Amino acid sequence: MTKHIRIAIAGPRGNMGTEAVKLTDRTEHFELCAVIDSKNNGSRLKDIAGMPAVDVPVYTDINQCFQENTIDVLIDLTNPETGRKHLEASLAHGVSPVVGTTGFTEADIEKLSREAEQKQIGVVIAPNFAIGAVLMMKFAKMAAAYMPDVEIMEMHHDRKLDAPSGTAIKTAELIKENRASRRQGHENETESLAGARGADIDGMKIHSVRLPGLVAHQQVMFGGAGQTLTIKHDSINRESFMPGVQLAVEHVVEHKELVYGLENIM
Ligand SMILES: NC(=O)C1=CN([C@@H]2O[C@H](COP(=O)(O)OP(=O)(O)OC[C@H]3O[C@@H](n4cnc5c(N)ncnc54)[C@H](O)[C@@H]3O)[C@@H](O)[C@H]2O)C=CC1
Ligand SMILES: O=C(O)C1=N[C@H](C(=O)O)C[C@H](O)C1
Repeated sequence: MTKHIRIAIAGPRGNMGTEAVKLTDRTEHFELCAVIDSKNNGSRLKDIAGMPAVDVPVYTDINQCFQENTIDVLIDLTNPETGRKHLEASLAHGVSPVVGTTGFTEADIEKLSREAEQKQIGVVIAPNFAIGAVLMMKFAKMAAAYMPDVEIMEMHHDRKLDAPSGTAIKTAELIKENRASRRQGHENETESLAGARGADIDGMKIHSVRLPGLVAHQQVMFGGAGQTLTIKHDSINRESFMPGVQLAVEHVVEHKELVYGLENIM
């Protein structure tokens, strides 16, 4: 029998949060019990303009939400500052977090991993829930063993707060596991305009584009003598992320450690 999972969503009015509310509404074994918003404390979600007709309480204080409701999983889709507070509250209340929020540091993830292990609570942090994006990262990791010169171009909507994207950072981390550290480009190259060559992770350059009209896109471009290889993924809407969110929620209630990256549970 499929396990019934009681869920709270933080950031329900956001691009991703709204899709996550719809996911919980249409998934039989998911029950949305409450949402955590930056405002609207004490209202019902269905009474907020533009929200699906789902009748659950709205809290601005996550601790109060956890005290007044029995929650198995928190889905956090906010920003790193809020996400850090929500993770802390979740672990304190024995609630398993599924975190799509990007912008956490390596140090944040290491600290959370230790806490999850100590408390024996499942946590999933996934910089990208789109299955195609995870495949792009996996293929890029494979290619790096044969074509180690690589640059990453990530392109997003202009309301995105963090740069580079969580996906670009995770891609670089995976590539790093599969190639020797190297400095790319000309050994004497200079920038006459700061930032012209992009950000740098282990010699890999990352370029961030922000434009209205875009959703979430990334190209990983490899170069070798006389050839290039480009691996590209496009999310054309936020529904693309929901099968991954569902997978993470179903995984997190069955495990007792932190997983960073959907590729580890697919
Ligand atoms: N892992 C993945 O596959 C994906 C991750 N993201 C990440 O998810 C996060 C959210 O993205 P979007 O939905 O596009 O952003 P958004 O700006 O549309 O939504 C963020 C929501 O968080 C809410 N919020 C802010 N402070 C809050 C607080 N203290 N308590 C409760 N809610 C609060 C805001 O009111 C807003 O509704 C970002 O970090 C983004 O990078 C976005 C898309 C896919
Ligand atoms: O903010 C977004 O939109 C996205 N954020 C994630 C990231 O930073 O990688 C995932 C996806 O790219 C969409």
